[in-house]
Amino acid sequence: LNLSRFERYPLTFGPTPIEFLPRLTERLGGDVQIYAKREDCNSGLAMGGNKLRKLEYIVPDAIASGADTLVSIGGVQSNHTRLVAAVAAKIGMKCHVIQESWVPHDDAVYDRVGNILMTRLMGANSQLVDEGFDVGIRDSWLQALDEVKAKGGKPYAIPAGASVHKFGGLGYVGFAEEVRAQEAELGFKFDFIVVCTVTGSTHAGMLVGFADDGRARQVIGIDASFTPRPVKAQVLDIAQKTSALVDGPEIAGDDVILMEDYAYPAYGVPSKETVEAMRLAAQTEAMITDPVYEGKSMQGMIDLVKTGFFPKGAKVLYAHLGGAPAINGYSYTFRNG
Ligand SMILES: Cc1ncc(COP(=O)(O)O)c(CNC2(C(=O)O)CC2)c1O
Repeated sequence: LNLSRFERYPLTFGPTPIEFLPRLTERLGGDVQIYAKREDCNSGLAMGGNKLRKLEYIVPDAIASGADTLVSIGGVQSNHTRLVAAVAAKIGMKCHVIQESWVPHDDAVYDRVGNILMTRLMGANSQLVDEGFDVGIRDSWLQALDEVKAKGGKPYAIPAGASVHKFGGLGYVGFAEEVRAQEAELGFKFDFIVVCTVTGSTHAGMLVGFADDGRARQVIGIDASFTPRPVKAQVLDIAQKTSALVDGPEIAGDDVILMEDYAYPAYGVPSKETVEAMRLAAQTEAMITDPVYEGKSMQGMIDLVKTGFFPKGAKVLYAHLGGAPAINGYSYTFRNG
């Protein structure tokens, strides 16, 4: 895949570690070997996460455009807007982020802790807008672009999750190439990769990257949006466009494997099973997941082991994409541990 034709601005420490999870593996019966790739530990920028791997391919374009302000959007506890604010601080740009009321969740401190606290601490203009969840292009974001211009600034537009951006899928093509290199050292290949899917370019990039050695359908997306239909279409669209950029293989609709049964009761609202999955990962491996994203992909992976989706002896790579800061907005959920 011709990824090297695209400039990458280093925002991460380099290849993220892959670790075997022996106690979680054992607790799930020991037949399926569970490993994790720690994208949540990928950088010193504001506690890291998957968006930085995407932004490494977007920052060169932002700099080349002569912009002075990064403009993006997310929910109140968005990890993405925290990392856009981090990148702006790191490269010396201003930042204006819209934080919409995507999550029907009330907690006394929800709009003051975790991600939004760090976003504010890093000097971003974080604007709360009372609009509901949708992975599509939002008016509030378009208005923010105009507002920056009206004040004489030069905005650079980064859509939600940096997903529908022309270079939004490249980072996770690189992830697949990195995994292949690590598999060569490990002496085996993973049978499945489990990833949380919301705006879709993490899954889409992996899809293109793993399609290169025939493993497109081994990428198992766990929907956390609770709007799987538009998300599945968005993953396919991003994957097809990204594959064209890197002279990759054809990507068909059937290549998008998206499990739709774990996002309930709503985007950003954990179910009893989500909370149980978070506790299991925390208590067997001290691996912290969150109620919005990784808690649901962990819940999905656990269920897929229990229901026999993964054959005996399978090696499963869990992509931990970050998200822990948001747990501070769910303190009431965990008041009893
Ligand atoms: C920790 C974590 N894990 C998985 C995902 C899903 O990634 P995609 O959006 O690329 O599908 C996010 C995204 N978060 C969004 C955000 O605003 O934080 C883009 C939705 C994430 O933050």
